[in-house]
Amino acid sequence: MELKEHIQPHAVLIPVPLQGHINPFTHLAMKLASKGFTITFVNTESTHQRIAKAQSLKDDDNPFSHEEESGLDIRYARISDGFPLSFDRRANASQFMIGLTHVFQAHVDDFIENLVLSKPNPPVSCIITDSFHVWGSTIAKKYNLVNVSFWTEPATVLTVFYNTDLLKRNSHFGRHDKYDDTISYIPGIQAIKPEDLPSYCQDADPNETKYVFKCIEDAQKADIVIGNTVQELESSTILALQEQQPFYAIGPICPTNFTKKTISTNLLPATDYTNWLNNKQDGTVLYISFGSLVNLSKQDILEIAQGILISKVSFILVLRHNILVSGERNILPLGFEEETAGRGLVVPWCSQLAILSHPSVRGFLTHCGWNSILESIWCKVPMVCFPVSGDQLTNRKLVVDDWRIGVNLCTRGLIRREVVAENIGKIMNNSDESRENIDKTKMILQNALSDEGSSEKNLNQFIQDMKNKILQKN
Ligand SMILES: O=c1ccn([C@@H]2O[C@H](COP(=O)(O)OP(=O)(O)O[C@H]3O[C@H](CO)[C@@H](O)[C@H](O)[C@H]3O)[C@@H](O)[C@H]2O)c(=O)[nH]1
Repeated sequence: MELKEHIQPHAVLIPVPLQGHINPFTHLAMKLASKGFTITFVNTESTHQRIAKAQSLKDDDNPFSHEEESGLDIRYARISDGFPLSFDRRANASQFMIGLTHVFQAHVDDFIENLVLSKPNPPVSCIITDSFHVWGSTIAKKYNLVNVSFWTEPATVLTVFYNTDLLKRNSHFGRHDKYDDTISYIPGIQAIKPEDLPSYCQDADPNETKYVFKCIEDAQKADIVIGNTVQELESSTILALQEQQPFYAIGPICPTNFTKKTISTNLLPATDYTNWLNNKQDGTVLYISFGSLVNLSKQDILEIAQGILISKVSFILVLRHNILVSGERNILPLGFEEETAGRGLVVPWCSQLAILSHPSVRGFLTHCGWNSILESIWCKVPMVCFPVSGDQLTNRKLVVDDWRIGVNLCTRGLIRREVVAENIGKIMNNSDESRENIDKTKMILQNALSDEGSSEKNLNQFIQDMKNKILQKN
């Protein structure tokens, strides 16, 4: 009989092909490999081509080669997402989403079948899919694999999704006229306002909403869910989730040691701005970025830019070339770059962690993507919150109302330049409690990762649980 201790798990990891998902998946791969797992990491061919182009890799280079050399068993594979490489996935997002629902699964199925037939050593025992895929349970069942779902957002958001029936019963789902209510009936969530629910519970695009809830339905069938969060940050919510399904908080899953060279997962070329930052005084620079995905309106960008001008702060502003749906690039107020020359930089992409961890950076105006929030806490940089969609609305509540490590720019209304300047001032001039609180919150994250910390213990517990499940399947 095989003993649990002798099992060497081989997990296939498949992220959603978006920057905010590839990043935590990559670091999860390294975490698990350093615990003795064999990992097969699967990128779509299109993602691989973008990474290779952004980082001047050769087509057949393995982005994990440095990790492999240091003894981690991380194998790398590329599969088609079902669309030709020339297809513009971003401009045709709805079509792409339909493809991810119906066609991608066939490519994954084909890949796993061939992998299993090739009899790798050790044999594949588990699949860790992004909770934003719709097919994890089907594939796991077909190949008798342990089905692990990786949730890349806070536990609070998953809990809300798991309780949409309650929201519907109380007429708080979709468009309604009860925005003044406080919702206090979701298990594990003491109180949340309707406007702080993820946009998929409010007024998001119906096709996107349908996709998200199809994913959630599938995630509920997983043997185990692992979350990029920390027990102490969301303890009551996590306890409530654990009543429904094995859930392990193992975060933060992001680079935490900046002295060590780490794998780059950028899909866009990232210039290093350290020299520019070195010429700025400590604690004087505001970093502004809206992540890799959301679109903003031209009006919002103009008001934010005007707010920056009024505040007179030094800054790095990331404006992706596709930040507007129209793709228009000439979007800053006339004379903005001349007026801010020397004190400001506008860039299309950067290495965010290199900026956040620089001593000159004091504040982060963010769209509240979950990775950005964790990275900002890790670097002890308080936030000015400008959530746009999805989980970001709920993430803002956690940052501003619950943990008090940031201020609000606005809650999905029109933003005004004076309010932008005022809130930048609060964060940059230390005139609120967020600096003190973020030091404490960073400690929570750091402790969680220590040998006796909750995330380390949860990770070990997850591995034991998984090995038991592998044994049961053999
Ligand atoms: O110039 C930049 C801007 C961003 N980043 C990195 O890109 C990632 C962005 O992730 P995130 O902050 O989570 O934002 P999104 O790209 O918008 O992520 C999507 O995925 C997240 C995780 O599921 C969700 O929380 C978000 O709402 C969703 O939009 C982070 O690791 C950043 O460090 C860079 O390296 N350079």
